[in-house]
Amino acid sequence: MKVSPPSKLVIASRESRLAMWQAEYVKAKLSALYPQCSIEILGMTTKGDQILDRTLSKVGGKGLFVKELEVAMEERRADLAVHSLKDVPMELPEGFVLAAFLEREDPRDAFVSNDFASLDELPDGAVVGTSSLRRQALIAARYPRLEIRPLRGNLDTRLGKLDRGEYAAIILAAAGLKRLGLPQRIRTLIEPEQSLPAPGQGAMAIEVLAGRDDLMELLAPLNHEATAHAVRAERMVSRVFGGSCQIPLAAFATVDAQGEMHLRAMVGTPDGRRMANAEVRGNSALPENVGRQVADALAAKGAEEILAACRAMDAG
Ligand SMILES: NCc1[nH]cc(CCC(=O)O)c1CC(=O)O
Repeated sequence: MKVSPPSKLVIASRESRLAMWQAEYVKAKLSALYPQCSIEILGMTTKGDQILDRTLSKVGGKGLFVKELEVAMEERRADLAVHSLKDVPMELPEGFVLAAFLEREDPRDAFVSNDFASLDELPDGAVVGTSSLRRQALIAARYPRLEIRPLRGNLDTRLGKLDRGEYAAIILAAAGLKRLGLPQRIRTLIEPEQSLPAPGQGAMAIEVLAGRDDLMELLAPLNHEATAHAVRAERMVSRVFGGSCQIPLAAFATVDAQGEMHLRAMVGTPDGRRMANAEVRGNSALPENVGRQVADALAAKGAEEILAACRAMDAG
């Protein structure tokens, strides 16, 4: 079956500069595929954008970045929503699906600073900004001499705080900086061996209402298969361990030309004192299986105990 594109499609997006860049990117791809179709972007503010004074994991987690966009789709004010996959909850609300995963940008974390070239060069007690529990745990484990402080807000807000001297350095996803034309802000790219990325980092996803088979078909050409397989495996690891952003968890998969997947994952305590790492190679066509295998390997290395320790810290 071949559906013909509608005369108009509306993309729901958050209004941050990165979100808008991503929505424009999808709009350009769709315009090239379907030149007769007029494509609009509906920008909106989400709770996640508004609440800047509290750590997200404490006020409701990732869903706060996507809810308003989903309501727009339910009310048929929008047809699709473009997200940074990293911000999409592991379990979507009933009635929504991810229709396509776009080819991943650089998945690495970036060290950003005006005065220092790398984490190694920071002096004792230097303040590093990040609100990601994963980055916090990884830095605390390797650099106990550094002080980590929370850093929220969109990319421009975070860079502004760095420039005003509130931090000696901050850690950001390389993908966002590259997309916004700010690659010169990256002082050092941190390799996965040092800072294993978050599930989905660097990838964009398109969400639609589950019944919209027409859109599934129209969006299929935007799906990048190797990315889709990698992120499905990564997200499975997170799902097994509760799917929230309240635990330091990393999962990063690559797929080689032969279709073999290499998935690495980590869970730890926020203070970085306890960590479990595991890696598995498997068939990229069965990403959820590879994800479960890594989760099993993490469990065998004491992941459950680590998670229990995290929960105890959270409660305290
Ligand atoms: N949590 C916020 C967020 N969601 C996606 C990105 C960057 C782009 C991406 O990973 O696709 C960022 C900023 C960051 O982590 O520095």
